[in-house]
Amino acid sequence: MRRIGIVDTTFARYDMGSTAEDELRKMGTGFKIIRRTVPGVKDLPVAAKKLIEEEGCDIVIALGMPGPKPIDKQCAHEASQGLIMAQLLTNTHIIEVFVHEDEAKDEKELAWLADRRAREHAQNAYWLLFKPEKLRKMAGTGQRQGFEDVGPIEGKSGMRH
Ligand SMILES: Cc1nc2c(=O)[nH]c(=O)nc-2n(C[C@H](O)[C@H](O)[C@H](O)CO)c1C
Repeated sequence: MRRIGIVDTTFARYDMGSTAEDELRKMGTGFKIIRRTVPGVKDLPVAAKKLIEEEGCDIVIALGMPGPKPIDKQCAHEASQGLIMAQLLTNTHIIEVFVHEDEAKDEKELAWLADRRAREHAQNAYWLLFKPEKLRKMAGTGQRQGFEDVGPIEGKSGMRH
């Protein structure tokens, strides 16, 4: 049975891990979910790598909420680099789901955004693992996770493959 890892943080102000788990369970069956929680975003890379190498996860969803201060942004950037490194070291996708606290105008919108982004990236992870052709069909369509999709722009060729 395929295994999907979910790792989230206690720093986050919304339970994005449980949201991602709920969305995955709506998507289908035939996989096992393995959950871990770490203090903050910089702790996500090693937790994700351990989920892949020690728990046999085929894909991992890593969720975190960088705060609004410059030091938080720096931490988030460092965490991102760690997540990319962990992906390259393990040859396995780790879907980074970061919701920056200052992306939303108030707490209500932040909760809505965290929920939507966690769900839409859980769908991406499911499709990457089980239905890659679904993503292939969505190539170049301006998808966004959380806020509205921006849609495609017209090109010279008008080709769609
Ligand atoms: C400054 C800071 N900002 C954030 C943040 O915005 N979001 C977050 O999830 N974690 C933050 N942390 C904590 C670090 O990611 C990490 O948990 C600690 O440095 C312990 O390794 C720190 C230290």
